Amino acid sequence: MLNKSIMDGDNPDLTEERMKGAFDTDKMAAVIYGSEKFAIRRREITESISRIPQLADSKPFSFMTREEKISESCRKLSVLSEHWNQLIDTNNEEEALHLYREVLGLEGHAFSLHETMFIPSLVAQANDEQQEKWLGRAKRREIIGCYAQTEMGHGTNLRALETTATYYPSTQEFILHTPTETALKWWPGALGKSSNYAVVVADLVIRDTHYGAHPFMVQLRDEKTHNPLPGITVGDIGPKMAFNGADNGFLGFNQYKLPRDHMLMRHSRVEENGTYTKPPHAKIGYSSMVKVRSRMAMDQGLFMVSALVIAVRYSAVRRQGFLDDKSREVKVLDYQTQQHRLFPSIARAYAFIFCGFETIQLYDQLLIDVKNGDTSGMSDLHALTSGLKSVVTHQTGEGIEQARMACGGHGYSMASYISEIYGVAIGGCTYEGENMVMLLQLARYLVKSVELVKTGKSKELGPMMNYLAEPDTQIDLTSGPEAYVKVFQHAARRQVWKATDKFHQLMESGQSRDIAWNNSAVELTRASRLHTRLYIMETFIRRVSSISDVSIKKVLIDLVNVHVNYEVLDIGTYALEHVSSTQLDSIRSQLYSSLDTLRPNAVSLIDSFQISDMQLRSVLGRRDGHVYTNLFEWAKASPLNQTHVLPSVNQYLKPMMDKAKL
Ligand SMILES: CCCCC/C=C\C/C=C\C/C=C\C/C=C\C/C=C\CCCCC(=O)SCCNC(=O)CCNC(=O)[C@H](O)C(C)(C)COP(=O)(O)OP(=O)(O)OC[C@H]1O[C@@H](n2cnc3c(N)ncnc32)[C@H](O)[C@@H]1OP(=O)(O)O
Ligand SMILES: Cc1cc2nc3c(=O)[nH]c(=O)nc-3n(C[C@H](O)[C@H](O)[C@H](O)COP(=O)(O)OP(=O)(O)OC[C@H]3O[C@@H](n4cnc5c(N)ncnc54)[C@H](O)[C@@H]3O)c2cc1C
Repeated sequence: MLNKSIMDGDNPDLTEERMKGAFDTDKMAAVIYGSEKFAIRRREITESISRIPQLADSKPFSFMTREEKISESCRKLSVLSEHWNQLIDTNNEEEALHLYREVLGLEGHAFSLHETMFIPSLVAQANDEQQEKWLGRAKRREIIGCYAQTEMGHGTNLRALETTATYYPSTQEFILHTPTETALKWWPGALGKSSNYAVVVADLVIRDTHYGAHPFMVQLRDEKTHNPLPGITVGDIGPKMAFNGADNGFLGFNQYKLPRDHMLMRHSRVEENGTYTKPPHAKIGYSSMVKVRSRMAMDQGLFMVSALVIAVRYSAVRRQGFLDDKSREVKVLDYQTQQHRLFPSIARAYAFIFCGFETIQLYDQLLIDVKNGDTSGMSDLHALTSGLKSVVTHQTGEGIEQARMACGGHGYSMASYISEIYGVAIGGCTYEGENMVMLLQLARYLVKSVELVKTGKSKELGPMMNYLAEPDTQIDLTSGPEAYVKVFQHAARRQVWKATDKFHQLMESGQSRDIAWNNSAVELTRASRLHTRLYIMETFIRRVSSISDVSIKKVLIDLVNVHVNYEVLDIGTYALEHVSSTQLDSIRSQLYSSLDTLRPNAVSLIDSFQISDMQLRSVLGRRDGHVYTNLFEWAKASPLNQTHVLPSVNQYLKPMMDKAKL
């Protein structure tokens, strides 16, 4: 069986789609998840979870209040604590993330930041003695931690953080203090009610000198009572657009004393007498952010996939309207507009995940290099992940919203669950650096690269920047996907140079560097987007080229074709400077035929992600495809339907109507 999702009793329309698939979905899962071993482990973990009934949702998330969501996730975490070792290799981050996604979903929980930022901060920033003291406890989950950096008044501009950590050699202590309301830490996930420790980022002050943002390990709550310690004000910031299973919080310090060895001292140090040793790279303290950014292409790709699993399966069972055959309505997936809405996003999701694998590996390597004293790779990875997180989160948001609309009215219902996926995913445009700001970080690197070329130092260009020094050449669009890469290279190069020239000219005209930068900023962000999209396209093609299995490679080439045609058309205004409008018309025709070619494999391509019904939490997107029965059952379970007459009818509507009758 090529599509391993085929089951007796499933909706025949979905079974028909799965029969059409031309490749083995288990083999595709191995490509998606980086190895056959991990793809198998994912399935095993999912299977093991299903054998522990206490790990099942006690009711649909959509019917839970915020308090119920928080309580439910804590309940499951306590059940999980009995089963960690039996379910996963606890040293394997990907296995742990899969387990969290399955059991806890995407709406957040008490450990949301513990694994993703608290432990990574200790790993990257704590010295050996500090790791000895805290890392084991954190890994065993004896303590719960979060990452408290953003303040009410400042998230982006870390140099303006107001929370101070002032060192006093006389007592060998820091005093943490929140001098104003705007200095309150505001937003950190799992801070409000769950965490008893935090890595707090504060401005280090020694003898009136401000050394800027540094990380500190801070105990927030009593380990026995969980009450906030004296000098600490902590709480939940209230409901959000989504992610309401998490207690994003606020935190204030009132002259809170912290022993000297609680500053994380792997890279910078404060000696007993107050002597400060600066880190080997000024931004080394920002590593936890780079770690999360390096994960985001993968995580956002998976968010988009979840929405696409729902929309593609639904589109294969939803019948509406007619094409040739007037005796039976067609599956809406057969409409070209539906394919155009969904298939380019499938391609992007695959591309994002392949990019994610690369950046996760780059971060892991960087961590090793930095431990060995080599910080030379930091700027490259910072630039790459700044651009990537921005493009990927934005396009994921677009893709999920299109998936919702592709499900018509039912997409708008919480039964689809797409609105929650959207709400959580779209947060990525803001967290880990607001997208515009991060595009501008990449732009700094691009401008510097052009300056290297201009001054005859092209040999010093960083990885992936060589194309900036190359001349424009003729593009032969019949030569395959590489020709489309060339179009992107031309467009990105032109835009990067144009934005840099504008910036330089404004400075030459007398504007200060910062004002000239601001007046070039829109052009600079466009340059960053094009550069990043070029990287995504190149990575996608490179990864597909490396595949040896013929049937897998064939369908992925079909997907690459959808991608390259769609992407070039999507940057039409830039591409037009390098290809003619007649060539664009021919790309358009190729896009439509590539959608046709992909159509029979659409369901298998999204089934290959092997996202379980439990993880998907969508009534509309369930594997069995019995959409209408499932939808009706779900609606009947709504709390509003547990009684025929609501108290509010008796209290308000009925008296109102009765009065009107008099
Ligand atoms: C994503 C997590 C997924 C987890 C998955 C877990 C489970 C899966 C299950 C389900 C999923 C469920 C839910 C997921 C949903 C919710 C999310 C959960 C967690 C979210 C976590 C969010 C946490 C946060 O947001 S933490 C706070 C983040 N804050 C920021 O990012 C602040 C942004 N600001 C900055 O980074 C900096 O201020 C700055 C903009 C970079 C500027 O810094 P500054 O010091 O002012 O420097 P300047 O601009 O002057 O540049 C000088 C120089 O330095 C270079 N530089 C800057 N940064 C770096 C760096 N990091 N490395 C190297 N070099 C750097 C810069 O380029 C300049 O160089 P040059 O002078 O031009 O050469
Ligand atoms: C779901 C979620 C989870 C979060 N989790 C955490 C967490 O665990 N820990 C934590 O510490 N923080 C967390 N945050 C906070 C988050 O990191 C910040 O909100 C984020 O970095 C953006 O900063 P800001 O809110 O200050 O935005 P602002 O910087 O105020 O952005 C407002 C606008 O100003 C623009 N802008 C700002 N500066 C510039 C500039 N220099 N150039 C051009 N435009 C600019 C932005 O582009 C944006 O349009 C979380 C946020 C969210 C939404």
